[in-house]
Amino acid sequence: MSTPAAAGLPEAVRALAEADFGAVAQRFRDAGFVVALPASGILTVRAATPDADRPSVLVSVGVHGDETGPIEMVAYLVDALSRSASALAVDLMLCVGHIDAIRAGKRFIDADLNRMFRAERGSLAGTFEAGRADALIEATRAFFEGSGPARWHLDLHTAIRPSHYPMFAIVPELIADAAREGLMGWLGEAGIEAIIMNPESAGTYSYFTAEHLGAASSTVELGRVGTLGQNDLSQFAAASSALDRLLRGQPAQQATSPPRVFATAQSIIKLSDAFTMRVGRETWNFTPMQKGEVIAQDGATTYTVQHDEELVVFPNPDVRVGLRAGIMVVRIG
Ligand SMILES: O=C(O)CCC(=O)N[C@@H](CCC(=O)O)C(=O)O
Ligand SMILES: [Zn+2]
Repeated sequence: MSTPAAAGLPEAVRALAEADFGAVAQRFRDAGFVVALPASGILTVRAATPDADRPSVLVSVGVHGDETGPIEMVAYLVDALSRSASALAVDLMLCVGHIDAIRAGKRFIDADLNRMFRAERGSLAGTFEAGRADALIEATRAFFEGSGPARWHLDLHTAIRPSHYPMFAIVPELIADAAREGLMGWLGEAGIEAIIMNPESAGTYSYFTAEHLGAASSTVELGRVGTLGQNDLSQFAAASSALDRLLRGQPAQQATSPPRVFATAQSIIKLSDAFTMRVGRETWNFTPMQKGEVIAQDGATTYTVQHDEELVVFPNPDVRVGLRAGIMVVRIG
């Protein structure tokens, strides 16, 4: 049923935002694909004849309900692809992460879904989002297990605050070299300006698929949060054509300028309710800080800049205790 928020939206956007896959699913079915809806918000489209050489690609959007730009971008892309369905050259899983939060226009209802993709959930265990995370994990395992070795997961987000690099990505370090090279090439082609190498799980969806399901995964930040139906789609031109190219199995394009690469210097974890951050909530992502500057204080723990310069990303003192309140990065490439 259509929600008030969906009123007046173009049909393709309304359908994806409400995870109404009916028309798209039918077009792929008509073209001979095996189509399934393993859980609410999830569509899988597989070749009728299993083929270990065929890549498997998971595209997720709306894991945070107010990050609407990628929903619009993917809505148009998948709608168009389904109209020439036989061009699909991969096994595809399309996932609308948090339908309730999208409907509410909020990042989450109770707690951050993108911290629940791990066995140990602590205080997040009893939250509204925990059951949704379980459903996503089960469907994602089923999709990748038994598929060939070429596995991709692009988890499309947008950032809360402005960024010196509006298009950036977080890539788990543990992805095997060859797959990581392909992924980073794709990110460049998609117009990503900066890549952060992440050495540890914060419970995110993309780290989960990389660590447990062998996918070349990335959280991709495409601009900033916005209202569904009002995003400037021109900013997604490169990302959209790179994704379209990937799904159609067309040759990779060279990035016009390769992304800068950053290592994670330290993760800032909120240890208690005494946590305070010295950087303001509106601090832009990738704002530089100098050696010795205090980043945050938490009781007896003081987080300070360790390298000559570290850049702050995702500073957010409002997260729950136990969760990441920011990342400090250093440029390595
Ligand atoms: O802008 C922000 O503070 C958050 C934007 C966002 O949702 N980012 C992801 C990054 C996930 C990762 O580290 O791979 C998140 O915080 O969940
Ligand atoms: Zn997000």
